[in-house]
Amino acid sequence: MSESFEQMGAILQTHIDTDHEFLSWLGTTVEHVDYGEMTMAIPYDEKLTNTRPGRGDHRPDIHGGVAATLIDTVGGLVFHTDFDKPTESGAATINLNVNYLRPATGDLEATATIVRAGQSVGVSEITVESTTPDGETTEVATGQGSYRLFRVD
Ligand SMILES: CC(C)(COP(=O)(O)OP(=O)(O)OC[C@H]1O[C@@H](n2cnc3c(N)ncnc32)[C@H](O)[C@@H]1OP(=O)(O)O)[C@@H](O)C(=O)NCCC(=O)NCCSC(=O)Cc1ccccc1
Repeated sequence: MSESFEQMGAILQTHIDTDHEFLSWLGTTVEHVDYGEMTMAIPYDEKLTNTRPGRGDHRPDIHGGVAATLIDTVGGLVFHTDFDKPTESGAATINLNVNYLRPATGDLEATATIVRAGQSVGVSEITVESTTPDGETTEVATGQGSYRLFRVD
């Protein structure tokens, strides 16, 4: 990871922690930034899970909206790696698609890659993995988003 992308990750993390009530409440972290790719994570928390009476001592799975939020967020923020002026430019979600592959019963980590970054519209693909406390990592969701890009050049 180059120094400027490392710095971008630190700036995004500060923005989340200090300015963004929802993402900071979810415990969202920026894990990795490089040109055209970004990884973000949300830790497992009971407050985010589906409670299903009669499931015995099964660890409850995380509500799908949390993975969708992570997909939406990292899928949009990844375009900052393509902006000439990343702090002044922005992205807004136009359309989002999520396929849930398996229940997520551990921490979520999503990696977005840019499929196409045009002048005003971008498309990204996102993969979400979940790691349980005993260290098992599985792919739990995939997504694709399209975003209106507000470039300041
Ligand atoms: C903007 C557009 C997609 C239409 O596009 P065009 O027909 O090309 O529109 P036009 O060029 O005429 O633009 C004018 C309008 O654009 C707006 N705007 C301007 N600058 C910015 C900016 N920097 N950021 C955002 N919006 C900006 C402003 O309202 C302005 O209206 P005004 O000039 O005040 O009258 C519209 O359908 C829309 O806003 N949809 C709702 C989208 C939505 O709410 N998605 C969910 C939220 S994203 C999320 O939660 C996840 C996430 C996290 C992190 C990162 C990424 C994602």
